[in-house]
Amino acid sequence: MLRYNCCFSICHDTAKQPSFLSAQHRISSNLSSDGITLRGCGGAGASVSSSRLRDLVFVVNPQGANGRTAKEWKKLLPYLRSRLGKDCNICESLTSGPSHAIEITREAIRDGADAVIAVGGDGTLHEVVNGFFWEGKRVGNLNSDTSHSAALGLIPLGTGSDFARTFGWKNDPCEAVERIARGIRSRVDVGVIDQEGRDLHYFINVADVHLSAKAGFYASKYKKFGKLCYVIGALQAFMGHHNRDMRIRVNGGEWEIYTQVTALCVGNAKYFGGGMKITPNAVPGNGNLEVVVLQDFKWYDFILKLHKLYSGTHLSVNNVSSRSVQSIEVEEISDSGSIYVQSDGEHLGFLPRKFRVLPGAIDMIS
Ligand SMILES: Nc1ncnc2c1ncn2[C@@H]1O[C@H](COP(=O)(O)OP(=O)(O)OP(=O)(O)O)[C@@H](O)[C@H]1O
Repeated sequence: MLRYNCCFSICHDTAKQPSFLSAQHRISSNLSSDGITLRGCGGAGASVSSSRLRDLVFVVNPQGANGRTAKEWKKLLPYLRSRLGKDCNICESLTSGPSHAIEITREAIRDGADAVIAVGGDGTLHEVVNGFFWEGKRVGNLNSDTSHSAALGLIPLGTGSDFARTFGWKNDPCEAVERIARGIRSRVDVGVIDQEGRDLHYFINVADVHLSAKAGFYASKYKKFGKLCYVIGALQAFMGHHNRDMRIRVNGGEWEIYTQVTALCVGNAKYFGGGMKITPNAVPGNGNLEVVVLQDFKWYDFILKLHKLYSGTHLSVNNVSSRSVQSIEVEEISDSGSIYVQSDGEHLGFLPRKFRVLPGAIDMIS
């Protein structure tokens, strides 16, 4: 039973009719000719061989950016319809609350969507990415062979929209529609969080441990203040903060002690916290994660070095180290139980044992 409202144009291929054709209303009414054509959406030079219109599912978080996402989406729809409707079936699905985007995405991929496009911020993107997986495996199209794989897309309309910054994408929805129209796919890596006894958890941007994660946790409570939420979150996080001794193990090697860790950040992409270039060497498609560890930072260090964190030049600062890894295991030595952890801004509530990379796990419309 689908738990989302989907607006979808009629699919030409009745044998593969997606179940979200039980749509309540429709954005695009274009019908496929069933002819073989070479096109990306919009026909702008993509080399996709297809006998049908592409099925695009837009997963929209109406509460993103304190409600701005819903307003921007409403304004964008006529343009989106005119730009993409000729070549694509367009399905709109609004999320009803946290984690709903995961379910929508899984359902859409199983039903044969060619692309699932997150419309909102990094939290929405994070949920859509998690929807690409189920029980440790990529979700597949139930009606098709394994060669058909859904792509991930993004219309960045969040408060921070940090993932988009790595690609130089702005919070400009029209620019994003053009990207989708071009339909060019590139493989991106995905980070995996492994914890015994729990489901695998995926991240596409940055996962981080301790002070930065605590700041992110508090920032999420002040999104109504826009980007100022990160400043408020950071100030609140400093209260009662203590650096902690940790043990880490990279790529299954020897355990190493890292004393007085302030924050440990595992980047698949470069930015978090509303534009802080925390893992400046991370490249989402290079098969590695960048781990940056800040040790023994005091509150005044952040004030003095903040500009370096934003510009990504902090790696030369004392007590900051960076390494490129395929996997990293982390343990707190004293086990204070007070460590915050977030994954693309989602608060995890436990310190996972292991972070690792899944190289080229998803095709991204870029
Ligand atoms: N209908 C909804 N009502 C309330 N919360 C929602 C709803 N749909 C999704 N969410 C939650 O809202 C969270 C934040 O959304 P999103 O990331 O899109 O916006 P943002 O926080 O403003 O942007 P950013 O993460 O880039 O700073 C998501 O993690 C998701 O769990």
